[in-house]
Amino acid sequence: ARQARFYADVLSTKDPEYYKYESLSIKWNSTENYEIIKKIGHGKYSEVFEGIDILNNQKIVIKVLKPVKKEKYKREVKILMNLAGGTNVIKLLNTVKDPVSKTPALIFEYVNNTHFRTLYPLLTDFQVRYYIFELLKALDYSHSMGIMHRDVKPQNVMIDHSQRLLRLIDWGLAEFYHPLTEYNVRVASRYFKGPELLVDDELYYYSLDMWSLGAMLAGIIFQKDPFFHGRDNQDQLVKIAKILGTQELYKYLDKYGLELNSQLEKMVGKHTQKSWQRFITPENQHLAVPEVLDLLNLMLKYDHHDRILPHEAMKHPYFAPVMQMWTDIENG
Ligand SMILES: CN1CCn2c1nc1c(Br)c(Br)c(Br)c(Br)c12
Ligand code: NA
Repeated sequence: ARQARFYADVLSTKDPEYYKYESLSIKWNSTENYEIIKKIGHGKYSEVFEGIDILNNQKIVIKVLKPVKKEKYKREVKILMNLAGGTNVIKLLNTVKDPVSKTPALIFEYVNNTHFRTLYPLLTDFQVRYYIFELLKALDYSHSMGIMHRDVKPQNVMIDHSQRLLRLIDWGLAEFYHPLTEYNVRVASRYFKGPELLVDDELYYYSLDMWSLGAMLAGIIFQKDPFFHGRDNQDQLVKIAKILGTQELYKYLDKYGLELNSQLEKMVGKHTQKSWQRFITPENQHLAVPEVLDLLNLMLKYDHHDRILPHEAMKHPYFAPVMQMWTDIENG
């Protein structure tokens, strides 16, 4: 069982041009309709600005791509185009090039984001359930379109709390899922890397995103940022093993004939599975409810094949109050 349990054959139902991003020829439009207001962030491969579309006076986000080989961003643009309009996926509005600097830039819809380190401590139990449900919708949608995000983390989840609006951004590490294909394990951000990446299991798939979401959820409900706080990629696995135990880790490794190098095996050692109770404090007990502890166990499985799927997770009792809310709204 080395291929995805669900949505494994999505790409075989699509026209090859859907995933053959190398042959994408991006139409670079003019930047004349856009003005930069202020810089709002920067990454390894881009600088991000808040801007304005002077034709409709709408705020936008301008992601100016640092000069890397164009192959680098053809994949991101193709994926953003494929997912445009998808539930809670950031919407790519335009691709532009500055006539002078010839620098390419992506124009996105604007989200009045509140930084997660400010927002998360303010969230009620229901609001955490609501936003995780919204994020599961984005993951189920992208997986249903044959795409894994591969960099799910709080920094890539934009939330406009006044509108209860969530968008998953930064599809720069996203990839098309082809069955039985070996992928680069140097993806995701350290604290959110799944065990499959840390033990060099290249035959991974969509369920990598579910691990990252589980690590993010644990950080929110236990108010521990990040929850699995490794010093480096090897220590990241040690931090996970100290909480989830080593018995299940070695069961996963043995199942797929994977091995840790001797240094890592020594560092990982032997650990029992800890109860989530040890992370509950008077400050976080209102979030660390029994249903979410049950859900965490289903998300944070070492074996990516066994992890709960987004559409299954949405039916978990933890989200019953959110489903009830939507039902009440539909019934008016
Ligand atoms: C670093 N920051 C802060 C806010 N923000 C950042 N990067 C963003 C990107 Br990319 C997009 Br697309 C959107 Br929409 C927003 Br909002 C973004
Ligand atoms: Na983005």
